[in-house]
Amino acid sequence: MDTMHADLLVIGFGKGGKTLAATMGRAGKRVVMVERSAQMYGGTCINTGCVPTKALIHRASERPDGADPAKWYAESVASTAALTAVMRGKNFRMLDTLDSVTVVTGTAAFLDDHRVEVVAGDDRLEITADTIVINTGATNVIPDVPGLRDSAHLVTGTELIASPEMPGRLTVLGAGYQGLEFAAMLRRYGTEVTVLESTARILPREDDDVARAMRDILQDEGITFVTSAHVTRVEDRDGAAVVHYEQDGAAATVTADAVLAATGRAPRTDGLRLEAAGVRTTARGAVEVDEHLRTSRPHIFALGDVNGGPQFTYVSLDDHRIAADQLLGEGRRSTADRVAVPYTLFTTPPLARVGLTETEARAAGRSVRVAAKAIADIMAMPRASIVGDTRGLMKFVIDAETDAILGAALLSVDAQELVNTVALAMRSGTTASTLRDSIWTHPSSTEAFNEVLATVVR
Ligand SMILES: Cc1cc2nc3c(=O)[nH]c(=O)nc-3n(C[C@H](O)[C@H](O)[C@H](O)COP(=O)(O)OP(=O)(O)OC[C@H]3O[C@@H](n4cnc5c(N)ncnc54)[C@H](O)[C@@H]3O)c2cc1C
Ligand SMILES: NC(=O)c1ccc[n+]([C@@H]2O[C@H](COP(=O)([O-])OP(=O)(O)OC[C@H]3O[C@@H](n4cnc5c(N)ncnc54)[C@H](O)[C@@H]3O)[C@@H](O)[C@H]2O)c1
Repeated sequence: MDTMHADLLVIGFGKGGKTLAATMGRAGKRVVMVERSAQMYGGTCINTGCVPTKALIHRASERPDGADPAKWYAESVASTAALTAVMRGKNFRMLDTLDSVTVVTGTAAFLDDHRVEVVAGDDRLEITADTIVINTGATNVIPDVPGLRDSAHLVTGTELIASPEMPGRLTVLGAGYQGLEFAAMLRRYGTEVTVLESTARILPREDDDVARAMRDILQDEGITFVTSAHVTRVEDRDGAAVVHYEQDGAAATVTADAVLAATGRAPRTDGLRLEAAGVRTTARGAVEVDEHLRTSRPHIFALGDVNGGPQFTYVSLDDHRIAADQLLGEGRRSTADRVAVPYTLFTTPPLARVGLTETEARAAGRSVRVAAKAIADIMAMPRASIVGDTRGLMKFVIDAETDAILGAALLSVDAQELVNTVALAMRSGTTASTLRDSIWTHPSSTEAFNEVLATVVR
């Protein structure tokens, strides 16, 4: 077996790991990056996650008049694959062009707490390292429904976006991030979409009025929602999947060409042999880390989805800042520093959120004022009419005593950009009144803040 030594060994080409590898490589450290697949250089986000899904969502609304939906879908899948190939190449070169960094393609597993074995076909390589970073991401959970795993029609998002064939009928299990984004996107291409959600309503963590506004928009686009759905079994029949479910005790079925499992993503630790390194996992299967992202073996870090934190690319990126500060800096940065981390669900229009919901703020005993307005009623936001989408609402949750912004839900065109301004305001202690009375460009979406924040509705 060949052997190598590194100052830093990174397992998994994810956002946090690759950024840390580049930072450490530029600082002159000997770095080895191990990635199991050449198709995954750059990780989930650019290859199978954020980038391809958002590219497909964007193109769904761009279909030229009269174009055949299935043909447009196949073209969109092909152009998205071309885009991810370019990004994959750039990601590979970002590391490969650094003299002190080596990219190894193969699957890594621990031999002990300083030694890792990498297997690629018949080839085996042993790497010893002073510091090791686990950045192996997460995998889609397939719910334990009889017949589902054996169905020829079961797909994950990764498989769905790789196939040029647009499903005529799609059943989505789960109305979370993946479920709603894929449902909204495929409906726009022309697919008949049914979403089965096990809880009582979609977006169970959001306020009722926000979840209802989202459901109304997606239902108007033609998506069927079944909430409180208990999926009991799946059977393949006549070239399709028949999904059996119960709602309020009544049995029903929906027939689909594809059944998408969008019921969560679990940290990927299988095959890593963490026990050989003495690295502990949590009850939920994540690699256990402290606030500096060190595992139970302090020279081994875990970054990104695998450590059980919020599953977003920018959180993995921030994980890299914490690890870099431990390895090269003053060691002060920690996960406790994170305030007002925003997130966006990329439906059309998108729903962006930051901070507390109204329900959470009231449950926490805060004295709350709410400012909210439907986009169609906001006079000071002509941008929505200019781009032709006046659906949705903006809602701010404000501390009645201090005027601090506690949270916001922005279901609106440009929400994925707007939310970053609100998050910055929250982090810097900028009050709701300051945001209300600020000068914003025109015609923009941000100027809606002038009007929405002037309206304390209850
Ligand atoms: C469909 C979809 C859409 C998403 N959209 C968004 C979005 O819009 N915005 C957002 O912020 N987040 C989004 N996410 C979440 C985001 O993609 C993840 O949070 C992020 O990519 C996690 O990055 P990571 O650093 O944890 O590792 P990953 O990017 O997941 O990388 C892990 C890498 O490790 C490799 N690996 C695994 N095991 C081994 C091993 N034993 N040996 C060697 N290599 C191994 C894998 O092949 C993979 O390349 C989306 C996710 C999905 C699935
Ligand atoms: N735009 C983004 O930032 C983006 C996009 C996609 C994914 N992601 C990340 O990936 C993570 C995983 O996404 P996800 O949508 O798979 O998970 P999720 O946790 O967001 O949603 C899963 C949904 O499935 C439901 N569910 C669970 N079991 C079910 C069953 N048997 N039948 C029906 N419904 C069931 C849950 O109640 C929940 O509503 C997200 O939490 C997010 O962090 C982010």
